[in-house]
Amino acid sequence: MQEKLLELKNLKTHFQTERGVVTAVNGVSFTVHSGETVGVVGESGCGKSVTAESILRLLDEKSTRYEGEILYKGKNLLDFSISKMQEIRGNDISMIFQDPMSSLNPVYSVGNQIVESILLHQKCSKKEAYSRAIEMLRLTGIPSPEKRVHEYPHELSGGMRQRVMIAMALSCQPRLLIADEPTTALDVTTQAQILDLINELKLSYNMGTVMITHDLGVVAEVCTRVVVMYLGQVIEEANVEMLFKSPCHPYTRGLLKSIPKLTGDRLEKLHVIEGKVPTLHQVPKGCRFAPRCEFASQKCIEQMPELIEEESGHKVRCWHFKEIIGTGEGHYVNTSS
Ligand SMILES: Nc1ncnc2c1ncn2[C@@H]1O[C@H](COP(=O)(O)OP(=O)(O)OP(=O)(O)O)[C@@H](O)[C@H]1O
Repeated sequence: MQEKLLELKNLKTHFQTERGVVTAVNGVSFTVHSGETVGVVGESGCGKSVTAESILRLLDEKSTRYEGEILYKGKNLLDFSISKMQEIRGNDISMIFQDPMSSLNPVYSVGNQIVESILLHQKCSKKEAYSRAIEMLRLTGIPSPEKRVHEYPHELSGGMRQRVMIAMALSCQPRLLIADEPTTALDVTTQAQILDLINELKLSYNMGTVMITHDLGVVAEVCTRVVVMYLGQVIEEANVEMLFKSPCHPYTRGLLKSIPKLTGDRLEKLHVIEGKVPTLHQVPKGCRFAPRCEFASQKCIEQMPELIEEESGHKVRCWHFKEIIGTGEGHYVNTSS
């Protein structure tokens, strides 16, 4: 049985803004075990990054208020002091971001930055940290790491920089990795290599991973479970096979239909979910997706549906999902091939 590493329980993240308080994450719950990759998906503005940043409490403490629980190995991170949180970051839980340039310091060599991160979290000599930095660069597939360790971020390609970020994030062997769109800025070949790398490292360290992405291709590639978010809420959660084969929520079905599909030698016209995610100042009263949903009824407009467990491990937040599944459009992508 794999260890339960992270458990979000009814997490809410509120921001104080000039126009009042907004709630970017609204009652999110999910669990990550060791050795598991949980994908968090949704369009831009659904609250994926705020969820990720809330886990590590990276948001400005003055204008942010959290509710609920963020349990890491059973302890609520929201009760931790700032210095205790600093110990957790990088040591137990690491994060990688979409743009490595924003996290790497341009004036230090990549080796120096990895060494600093190791020395910050582990008791070892500078020499040992340096050897470990080279070993991590080698592990992440950087050729001639003994030479590259002296280079500066601008001397490396985008893919190499992302590998350096991963090397840095994993240098202290965290139990949990949070990856926020780690491959979005990369070309498809490099993207595939980085995803393979994250998969391999997850297996060798038995690490739990939260993969934030808007790309369902990435989900199919690396995730075991998927949490679909819409306007700050979880609207569906399932294991990856279930989600791709029998999506229940109209939003998830829309996202899956918008994956390009090749039928014979013809590329099918892409499905588009009409409208866009509203701002946090215009949250609908009932189901948040209702204004964009082709199946919405008066009940959807007036009452918010709860997230219910439709079958073991498959949760959905929709008043009409049973009728919608009954339309026979259940099977989207064959994940078994
Ligand atoms: N500091 C903040 N103050 C107020 N609102 C914020 C703040 N940070 C994020 N938001 C709002 O929270 C909502 C969720 O943002 P978030 O960045 O989590 O979305 P996302 O799903 O990760 O999208 P993307 O893929 O574009 O990053 C958005 O409406 C955003 O404008």
